[in-house]
Amino acid sequence: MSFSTEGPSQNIVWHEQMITKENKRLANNHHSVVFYFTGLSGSGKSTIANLAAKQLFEQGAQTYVLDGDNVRHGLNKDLGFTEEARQENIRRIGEVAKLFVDSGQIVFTAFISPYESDRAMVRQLLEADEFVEVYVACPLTVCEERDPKGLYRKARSGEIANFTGISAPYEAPTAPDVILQTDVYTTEQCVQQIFDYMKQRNWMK
Ligand SMILES: Nc1ncnc2c1ncn2[C@@H]1O[C@H](COP(=O)(O)OS(=O)(=O)O)[C@@H](OP(=O)(O)O)[C@H]1O
Ligand SMILES: Nc1ncnc2c1ncn2[C@@H]1O[C@H](COP(=O)(O)OP(=O)(O)O)[C@@H](O)[C@H]1O
Repeated sequence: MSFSTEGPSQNIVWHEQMITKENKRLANNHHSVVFYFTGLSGSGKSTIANLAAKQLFEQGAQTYVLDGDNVRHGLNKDLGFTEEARQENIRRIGEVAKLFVDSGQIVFTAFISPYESDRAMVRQLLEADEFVEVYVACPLTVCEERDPKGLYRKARSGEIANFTGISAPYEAPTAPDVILQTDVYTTEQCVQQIFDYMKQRNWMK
């Protein structure tokens, strides 16, 4: 997937910004980091990400939610759901998330991100203390029962191809930093687990 007939950009020089990431973290009075949610459609990524971001925002933190459905309405509206398109989707998201971290924000990403290699690529883009992989774990049967957007029904009837969990793979994380079992714990309990993790890392008072 290439958008240039001349190959990669050349003659470009990195400019250091006058206001550094550290300056912004000090001004915000908190660390900046990506909570990288991954999980099946309907597992609860958006619900938990939005609630966690809202509660942090109410405490004065700078937060942003990058959500699969929303980003695919704009920046990534040219991408579908083949393995290659998902890879490009995640590559762009990783770069955008990195910019948000640079801007001092606590970012919650809510993408299915089904491939381990793509998640590893995003981890590589960031510093070790800027990427937290959050596995939003929920059995396919429960996600399918929830079916909040009616997509599983469409996938089962063949109306949607390459649907994760039905006709496309989901590679569960092998060593996530946090596991949220949304079929066992409530949304509030899952959000609390994120906050407990932040406290443990000294990122939250
Ligand atoms: N074929 C197929 N497979 C999976 N999901 C599909 C598909 N077609 C549309 N949708 C809707 O798109 C949302 C997933 O987009 P993502 O950008 O998160 O996907 S990925 O990370 O590139 O795999 C996903 O959102 P969530 O339900 O919030 O996960 C769906 O609403
Ligand atoms: N513990 C939980 N955490 C998150 N969502 C839950 C939980 N229990 C039930 N749900 C419900 O599951 C659905 C998850 O949908 P959504 O957040 O859009 O998932 P995703 O973003 O992973 O596709 C919502 O209808 C939500 O109310």
